Formats: sequence, structure tokens, C-alpha cells
Amino acid sequence: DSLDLCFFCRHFRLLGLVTLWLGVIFLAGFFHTNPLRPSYPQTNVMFLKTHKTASSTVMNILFRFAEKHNLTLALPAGQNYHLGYPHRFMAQFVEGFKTMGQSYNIMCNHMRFNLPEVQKVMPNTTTYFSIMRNPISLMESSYAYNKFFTPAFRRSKDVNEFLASPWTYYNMSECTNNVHARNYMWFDFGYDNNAMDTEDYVQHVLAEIEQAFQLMLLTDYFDESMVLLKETLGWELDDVVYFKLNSRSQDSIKSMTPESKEKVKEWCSLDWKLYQHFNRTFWRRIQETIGLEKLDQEVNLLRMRQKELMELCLLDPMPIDKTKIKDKKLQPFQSGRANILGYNLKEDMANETLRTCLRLITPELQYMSYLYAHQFPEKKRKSTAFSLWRR
Ligand SMILES: Nc1ncnc2c1ncn2[C@@H]1O[C@H](COP(=O)(O)OS(=O)(=O)O)[C@@H](OP(=O)(O)O)[C@H]1O
Repeated sequence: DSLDLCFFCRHFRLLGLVTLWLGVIFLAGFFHTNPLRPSYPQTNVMFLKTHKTASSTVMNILFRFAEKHNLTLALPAGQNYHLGYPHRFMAQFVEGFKTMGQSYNIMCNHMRFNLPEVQKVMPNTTTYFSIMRNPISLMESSYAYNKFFTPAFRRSKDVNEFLASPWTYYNMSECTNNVHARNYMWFDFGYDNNAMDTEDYVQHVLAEIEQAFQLMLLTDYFDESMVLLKETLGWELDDVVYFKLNSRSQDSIKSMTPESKEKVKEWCSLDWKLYQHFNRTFWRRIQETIGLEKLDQEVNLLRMRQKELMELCLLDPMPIDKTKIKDKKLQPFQSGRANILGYNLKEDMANETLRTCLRLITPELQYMSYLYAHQFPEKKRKSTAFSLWRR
């Protein structure tokens, strides 16, 4: 009898907890608040900057946030522009690590993820997040950008020819030189991009990534992602307003045949599974936090603010060709067949406005070099260093 009673008590308690939790979610929905939003802005953040996923736009957001709150960045040491990529990340790749230990706030340069080493640099309270893109458009973007660098791409005429018969061009022994051609995201997360796609292995990796990262964003739903990011970190809308960086001119985008698109799912099956999984968790997370209705409202607010800032700052309504950029120091880095676009600012802006606008359009290498010089004034400047604010 006492056993029965105990059983009843336990279940009654469980039922109580579930009811309480549902109540919180219901009330949160009623008052349009997010039960999981922190009450103060999170300032310790690690962003795994995956390739060709809009990660430079996210990085610009993080750089601006770091400046606003006077935070310390874990930047690449010396003249480097990334954190040791394609080698697995090591704490010593960060400038000042030996003396500064775990006192950094934000880490967001390209790296091949390696959790135990990242944990040596970032405080225990750090929020980890990253971004993923549909492997089909990712492949097309990567092909254009890495055309002359990646052996598998060099040997083929275009992305459709490559995908029609990838093994003709892709040589496994060329290892990391070919990572841009197959399961690029899988590699960036620290795993073997040529591994056998077996159910157990994939499930193991997905579980490991979920354990390490509190949030996974999607390039394909970038504005929705920015809303989710600000909610997860307790940030303001203005913190995640952005101008699109690193986009390409229309003439450097190759249209993919339906066969090519299907082939990516098979050729990059590890990335395909990764993307499908985190696409599901993304929408589940929206449902558990702000819900679709509030999401729509917030996305609209974000777009309105972005439009306002574009009208305030930009000479042209769209990103422009590199040859049309008047201030050569603001030209983005170019690579392969990709014609990477940039911006011109309006003239005669007041000082404060000019700074706000400049921050939004400064390409990643220049911005990073500026922040490096600011954080380590005694060190030799990186070669793309330029003064952002003294003009
Ligand atoms: N806001 C937003 N929304 C959707 N897509 C966006 C956004 N910002 C950048 N992009 C696209 O992201 C691609 C560049 O990615 P990265 O900045 O990660 O490239 S890099 O690896 O740092 O070189 C590049 O894709 P492609 O144009 O297909 O090459 C950009 O157009």
C-alpha cells in the first residue's frame, strides 16, 4: 500500500511540474514574452564561423556588439586572419592566450571546431552558436569562391560538371585542400568530411553538436535567425540589424540543374543530414520560445529598421560591384570566380552617423584588423589595418 502511495505521489508531483511548465508557456504566449530570454544581455559568446553561410554578416554583428560593450575578442594571433583553419583549433592560435587565459568575451573567426581547446579560451558561462546553410546553395557558393584553390573544382568546368561525376575530379588523398568540395560544414564542425555515412555515426555527431551548441541558426532564414539570436542572448533589435556582407554579383551565380541539386544530397549526405536535423530543431526552438506570430512581427521590425538604416547610410539602394566602390579601403576580399559586392556611403554625414554606417559596411578583414590594433596597440598591425574612424 505504501509503495502504491509513493508511486502516486511521484506521478502527482510530475503532473504538477508539467502543468506548471505548460502554464508558464501559456502565460508567456499570452503576454508575448519569451520564457527563455535572459533578463540581461549575454556578453560571453562563441560563434563557430562556418564557411559561405552568411557568417561574415554575423561576425559584423558580433564585432559591433563587442565595440558597444567594450568586450575582449579572441582574435587570430600575429598576421593571421583565421584561427588556424583548416587545422583543428588550438588555444594558442588566439592572440594573448598565454597571458589572458579565459578572460575573452567573444570568439568568432573561422576555425575548425575543437571544443576542449575552445573551452581553454572561453569562460564557462559562454553561449555557443553557429549557422548552417542548405548544402545545395552552399555548394554553388563554395564552387564560385574556391574555384582556383580547390583541386576538385579546378579540374572541372563548372559546378554542374563537377556534380555530374564528382569522383572524376575529387581525390581523397588531397585531404584538406578539397574540404570546400564535400561536406564543408561537417568539416568546419571538426569532423571527417569523407567519413562513411552510417546511422550510428551520424546520430553520434548530431548529439555531440547539440551538446556543444546552445543555438543553431539558418542562413536560409537569416532574419528569423537574427530574431532568435537576440532572444537567446537577451540582446536588443538594433544589435542584430545588419547589411548583407560578402554577397555576389548576379553574373557570378551559376544556376544548378535539377540533377545537380539532387546530387548534392547524396554527395554531401553528411551535410544534408546535418542541415535537415538542425532545420527541425530551429523551428522547434521558435515554437518553444516566441512562436510564429511574434516571430513575424519581429522580423518585420528588423526589416523596417534595416531599410531605415540603408536609406540613412547608403548611396545606392543595393550592394555594388567592387569597381564602383569609391573608397578602395572598403573593398571586400575577392576570391575565385565570385565577384563580391560592397557599399558606398552617402557623403557629408555627421560624425556619429558616419561611424554607425561605417561599422555596418566594413568588410570582415578590415574590421578585424582595426579591432586587433585597438586591442593590442603594442603589436604589429595586420596588413589590412586601416583607421575606421579617423578619416
Ligand atoms: N543576410 C544574409 N542572408 C542570406 N545570405 C547572406 C546574408 N549575408 C550574406 N549572405 C550570403 O552568405 C554567403 C557568404 O558567406 P560567408 O560570409 O560565410 O562567406 S565566407 O566563408 O566568410 O567567405 C554569400 O552567399 P553567395 O552569394 O551565395 O556566395 C552571401 O550572399
